[in-house]
Amino acid sequence: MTLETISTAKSFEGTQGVYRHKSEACACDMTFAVFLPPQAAKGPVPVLWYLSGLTCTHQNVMDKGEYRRAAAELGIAIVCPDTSPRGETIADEKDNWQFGSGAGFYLDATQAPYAAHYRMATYIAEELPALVAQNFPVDLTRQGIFGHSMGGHGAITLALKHPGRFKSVSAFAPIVQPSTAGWSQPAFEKYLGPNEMAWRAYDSTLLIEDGYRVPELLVDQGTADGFLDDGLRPWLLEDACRKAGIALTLNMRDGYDHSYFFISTFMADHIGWHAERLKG
Ligand SMILES: N[C@@H](CCC(=O)N[C@@H](CS)C(=O)NCC(=O)O)C(=O)O
Repeated sequence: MTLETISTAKSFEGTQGVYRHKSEACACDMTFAVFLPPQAAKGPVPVLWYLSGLTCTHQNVMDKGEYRRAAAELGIAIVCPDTSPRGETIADEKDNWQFGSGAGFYLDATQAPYAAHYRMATYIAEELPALVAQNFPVDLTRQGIFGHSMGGHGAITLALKHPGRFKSVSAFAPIVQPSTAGWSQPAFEKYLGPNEMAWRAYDSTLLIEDGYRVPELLVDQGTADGFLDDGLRPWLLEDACRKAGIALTLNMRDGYDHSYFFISTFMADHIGWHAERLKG
């Protein structure tokens, strides 16, 4: 698996890089960002995966997430993947920001024509970790995962489905029940087909209902988030976690919206929370 370096820049004594590779899972070129803290010069460091939301590439959080100071201080690598396969020949709905390009929903599509490329679950869980481990000084026995909105959904579902892999999981404004939310249910139907049983495998609250567990979960959610009531609905996660005995810390942040102004405000809190759980 060869990796092409698109850019590197020194930042907070570490290195912010952007890389491209040919993905087998998604059958196209994929781009991702890696921040290596200064501690990586001395040996493998823990790694935190950040999954972005709808319409994003690897770049939104890299430009606006403000994660580097905390990651450098705490000695954690941050990997920021793209949110979908991309390319002129890849099935897409160009005018629909909730489906196709930028909206891979961290699942493996089963329906034609999407199944050929939209395989973000395998990409994030299998292919990218192997590639990152091969090319960067990271310690895969110390992994955490977090994300925003669609990426919060991705982080929580991946942590639930890979017990033991991630020592910590958190989210900013996650889509907690994508199989019923207006902005994700149509995508689930197109990617996974009309049988709603197949959707459960990619729905945090339903996975918890089906017995999947993480020991604990940190969620931050802005009260002025325009997507709160019909898209995000953290109370559904609260209910599922209470019934399952999962220790959920849900911080409702007064007046914050859905944007990177919100995410960047609480980014260092989340990285610190992960760092506590990723200690050697
Ligand atoms: N494009 C949508 C908004 C989509 C949106 O808010 N996306 C979030 C993730 S769900 C995001 O991070 N956008 C990119 C950014 O803010 O840089 C709209 O116009 O309403």
